[in-house]
Amino acid sequence: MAIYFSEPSRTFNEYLLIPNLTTKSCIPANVTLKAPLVKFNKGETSPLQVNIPFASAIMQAVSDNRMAVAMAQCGGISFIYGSQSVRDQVVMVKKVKNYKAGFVVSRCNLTPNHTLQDVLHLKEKTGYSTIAVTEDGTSTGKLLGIVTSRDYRLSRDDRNKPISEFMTPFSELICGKIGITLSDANDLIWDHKLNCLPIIDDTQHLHYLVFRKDYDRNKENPNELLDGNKSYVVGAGINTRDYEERVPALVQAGVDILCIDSSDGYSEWQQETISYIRKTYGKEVKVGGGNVVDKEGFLFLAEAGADFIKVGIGGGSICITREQKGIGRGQASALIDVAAARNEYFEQTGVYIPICSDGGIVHDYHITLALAMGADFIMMGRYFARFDESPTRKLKVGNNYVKEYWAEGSNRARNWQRYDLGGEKGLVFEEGVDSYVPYAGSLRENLANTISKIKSTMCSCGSLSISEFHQKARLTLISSTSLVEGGAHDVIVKDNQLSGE
Ligand SMILES: NC(=O)C1=CN([C@@H]2O[C@H](COP(=O)(O)OP(=O)(O)OC[C@H]3O[C@@H](n4cnc5c(N)ncnc54)[C@H](O)[C@@H]3O)[C@@H](O)[C@H]2O)C=CC1
Ligand SMILES: O=c1[nH]c(=O)c2[nH+]cn([C@@H]3O[C@H](COP(=O)(O)O)[C@@H](O)[C@H]3O)c2[nH]1
Ligand SMILES: [K+]
Repeated sequence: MAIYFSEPSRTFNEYLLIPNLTTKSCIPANVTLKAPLVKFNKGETSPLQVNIPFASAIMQAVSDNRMAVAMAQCGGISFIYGSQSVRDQVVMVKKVKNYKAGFVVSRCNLTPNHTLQDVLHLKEKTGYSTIAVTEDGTSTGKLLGIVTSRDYRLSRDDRNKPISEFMTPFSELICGKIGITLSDANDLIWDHKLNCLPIIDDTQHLHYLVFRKDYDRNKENPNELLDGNKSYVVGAGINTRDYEERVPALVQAGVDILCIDSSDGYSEWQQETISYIRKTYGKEVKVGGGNVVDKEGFLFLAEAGADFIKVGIGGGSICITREQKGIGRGQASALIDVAAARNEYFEQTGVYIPICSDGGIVHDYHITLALAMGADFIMMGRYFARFDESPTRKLKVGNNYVKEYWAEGSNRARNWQRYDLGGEKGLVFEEGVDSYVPYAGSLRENLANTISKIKSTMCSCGSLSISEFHQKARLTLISSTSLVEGGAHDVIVKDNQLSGE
């Protein structure tokens, strides 16, 4: 006979936190949101951690290299979508790993034989006014000089004048040597009142330019998530089919962590995928599995060797899996169950496996609830899709700006296979929708707002860290009538300021 769960499937909306004692030292400035990404032994710390417990979803409409850089700058992590060819995904991972905060590869380059006219053309085309003059006109050629707007006078100078006659020649340039730290580069910039510092090697070849303004931006990212080489940390989604090809290519590109991307992680496909990674790379390559929604699924992936386990089936904003396939579980119930299994597993084995709550976050406080319920970090799609940094188009619909957001199980996302892998012609059925989300501005500003709410609630609950919050949080189920009490009620609200996030 079928087995019935005694409890109904519950969602975040059905829970609230009960405050604990807030001591005087329990202030938002003292709260840390650092969280483990991969498993670790009792008494040790996780070898890979995030500074804020946020991951952007493994989706075409959310996580490309641009989002990944922005996320790492804020202290979180992106998993670059796997629903693209191995080659394209590798290019994205490399772009993140090669992104040197503050060090930029010169975008405008000419040779000394080009003319003032060429300078003006390039400036017009790119919008940049600093031009590197190299022997071969490439961004890595031998550096012979620099041209900026201060080097010519349009009212007087002949447009056919060669650059060699008006550039600041190499002999008069202040340069940094490759390997210099950003802060030393900045000292040179200040000491010599420069706007731009070229970074060269022993053979005078150009590697980077450091601009005064970029250094300031770098200082704005105190939380940024860097690896041992000071490159941004980045993850990537993989699947249970082409892993023998995809995983080595991603590892070669320098990816920091992988995640098997599937609606259903309780499968021999995932076991085989993880086992391939362990056989090939031992513990060195980190891989998460999922998604699961109960203890059995968790234990299966824990035994298979997953470094973290992702929780959630059908709760995403664009998901129609529950309607299409009839599988899934309320996200809160799934998380509570898996967190209990994780804790039990930790007690029995001394191995702590982080869990990630994936999908279904509607309000900022849902993130806080997910953390309270035992999640180590939170994966979101809709939340991030709304920002400037997401890869999709921004459009005006009626009077509002929106951004496109489509599900990975939609025809739109799955189409890539038709062209790149020669896969099946079409989908039997779709498991997600193509949609718009309201445009919300920049990632940085929105995250700051969300984080301040989370920290404030954690203080109300007497917790200075996520692990303390896991121990101390007290939650209550709410009735449908108290749900009404929770919003503005029995008043006429003047505008809609109270109804949004
Ligand atoms: N979190 C969620 O609730 C959901 C997420 N999604 C997203 O949609 C995308 C597609 O998800 P899925 O359809 O679950 O993809 P999937 O590739 O994991 O599974 C699709 C089907 O292929 C089978 N399969 C997997 N590996 C195989 C192999 N090596 N050989 C033969 N058959 C194999 C699976 O059993 C399943 O029937 C993912 O990005 C996923 O995250 C889709 C639905 C729900
Ligand atoms: O049922 C589904 N059909 C789909 O086609 C689909 N695509 C993505 N996802 C999952 O949704 C998560 C993002 O959810 P949110 O937008 O709510 O943050 C993601 O992180 C995924 O887990 C899907 N679920
Ligand atoms: K299954």
